[in-house]
Amino acid sequence: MNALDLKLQTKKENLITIYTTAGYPNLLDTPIILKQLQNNKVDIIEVGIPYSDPLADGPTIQATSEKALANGMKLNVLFEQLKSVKDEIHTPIVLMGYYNQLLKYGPEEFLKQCQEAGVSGLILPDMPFQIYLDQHKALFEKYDQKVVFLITPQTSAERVKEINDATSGFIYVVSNSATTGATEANYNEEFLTSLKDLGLTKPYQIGFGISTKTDVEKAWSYANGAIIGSAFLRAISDTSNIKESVDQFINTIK
Ligand SMILES: O=P(O)(O)OC[C@@H](O)[C@@H](O)c1c[nH]c2ccccc12
Repeated sequence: MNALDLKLQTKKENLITIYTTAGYPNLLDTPIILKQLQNNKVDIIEVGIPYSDPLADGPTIQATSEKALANGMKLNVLFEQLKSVKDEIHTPIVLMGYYNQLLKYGPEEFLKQCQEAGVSGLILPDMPFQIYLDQHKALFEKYDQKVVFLITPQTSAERVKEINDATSGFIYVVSNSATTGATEANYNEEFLTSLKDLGLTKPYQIGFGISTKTDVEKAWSYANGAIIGSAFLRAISDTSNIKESVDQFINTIK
């Protein structure tokens, strides 16, 4: 069974998802980070594929992306690294990338590699929703890849409903900020409160700007889980002991 499916079926609240940029801080760190996040009982790991033009990303993620690219991270390297730890990692892994990365690699080959590397699903924030339905959905299913779409305070109620129906993983609720990486959570309370009335039937997690335990608990009060990216990356950016830094960060938010 798909690891993400299994997780979402067995744990319905207080989920923690950690985002990490592949190949950061050093090319070979990602497998170590995955194992350490798993040791710390993180529920879901979002692995970002570094990209030269990360539109939705704030300064922290952009800087990690640039460093990772300079380190030599690319899709084939990432797939090999993931394959090398596939038997040890049971924590669901969701790849986050941009639509063009899937297109350039070739959608079918990309999805096939994801499955072979033990990946459970994909977040491609700029993949057009209708194009997914018309052109890619069948291939996602063929290779057992769940799809995660984002909703923001600007998403219309009608589109939210369509996204809820099309989502096979969880729904990514953007807390408010325009890009990732804010140092303070800036929750749009009205929007987050309204989530309960939107009739969502799929699990949903809140991300963007979450960096403390208080933020996490607040996200949990509105949704099934919290997603943390930039704060985690800042915590592992300048360390001589990556495992210890992962442990320390998770301790601060749990
Ligand atoms: O960094 P933050 O503010 O903690 O937010 C998570 C976010 O970085 C991560 O989920 C992510 C990285 N790149 C993205 C692009 C779009 C949406 C989400 C993301």
